[in-house]
Amino acid sequence: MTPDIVVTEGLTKRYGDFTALSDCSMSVVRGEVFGLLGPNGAGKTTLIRLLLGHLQPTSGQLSIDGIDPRVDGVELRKRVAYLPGDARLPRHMKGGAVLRFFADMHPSGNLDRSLEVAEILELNTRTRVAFMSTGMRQKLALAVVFGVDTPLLILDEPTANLDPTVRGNVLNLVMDAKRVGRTVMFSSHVLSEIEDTCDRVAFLRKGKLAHRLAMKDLYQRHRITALVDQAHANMEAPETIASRIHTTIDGQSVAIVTDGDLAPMLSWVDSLALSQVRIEPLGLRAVYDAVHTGQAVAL
Ligand SMILES: Nc1ncnc2c1ncn2[C@@H]1O[C@H](COP(=O)(O)OP(=O)(O)OP(=O)(O)O)[C@@H](O)[C@H]1O
Repeated sequence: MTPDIVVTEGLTKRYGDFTALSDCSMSVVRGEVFGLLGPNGAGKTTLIRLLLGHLQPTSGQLSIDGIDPRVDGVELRKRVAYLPGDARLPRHMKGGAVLRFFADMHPSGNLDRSLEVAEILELNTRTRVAFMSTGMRQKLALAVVFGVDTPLLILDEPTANLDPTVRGNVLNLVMDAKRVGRTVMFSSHVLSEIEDTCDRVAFLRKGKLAHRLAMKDLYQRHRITALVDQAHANMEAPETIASRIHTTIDGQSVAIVTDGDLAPMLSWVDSLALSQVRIEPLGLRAVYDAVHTGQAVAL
């Protein structure tokens, strides 16, 4: 078994003159939770649909658990459970019947598990799909997907249309899947969800893989903001930490972005004549905004 469950190499999708995904090379490691971020139209769904064989790439290579989706779609279905962004479910059926239908259809389907997930998500499975709200239909689709025992779960905006409590329950299901060794790849516009669950994140921008990030590295980054008390204060950092510090001064305000262990940096910060010092984790938001606006990510 290879360590990577998803591998793409130069994956490209064009629609006429328009390139929806350009030269995308990435991998998802077995057992991790992998986040896909990017503004509307960045190419996230295009990438996901290419991985599932729903779209044919214009060029490039891809493999899912060693399978090329273009070659063996049947085998691929055994390995991947997929939640589309716009799940279409049979409107005339009741929730419970939908769960039974999909559990019977999939080789790794498990009705009991689907019903359990429906209960966790507080879904009334006696309601007919046609009479369900958008959020209820999303819960039903999630109960279908989490009821299937595949090594890989690909979820396109799994928490869209859900209230905060249920969103939390969905994220718990993602972490449960990880705990039993499954791999989860999901797209979301909610940065806190990605921060809370993902091991690694890829940022797409205008069809290009703009940035990759391991969350454990992000946790090592902090932003220190303060006011400089002395005019023309010497803000030069000692050589031992200078390469892991990025300082910007705007009038009296100073912003220091740090990378790595904070402890040795604090004694330097303490030696500066600063007031109103605030230290906070850099957070995904800062990285997202930098990538979104096409800036280099500090450090
Ligand atoms: N069949 C198609 N023909 C032409 N262009 C398309 C087609 N499907 C998607 N696109 C374009 O490809 C780009 C990427 O779309 P995609 O759905 O992958 O974005 P996304 O990152 O998932 O966006 P969102 O966050 O809004 O769901 C968009 O500009 C979209 O208009």
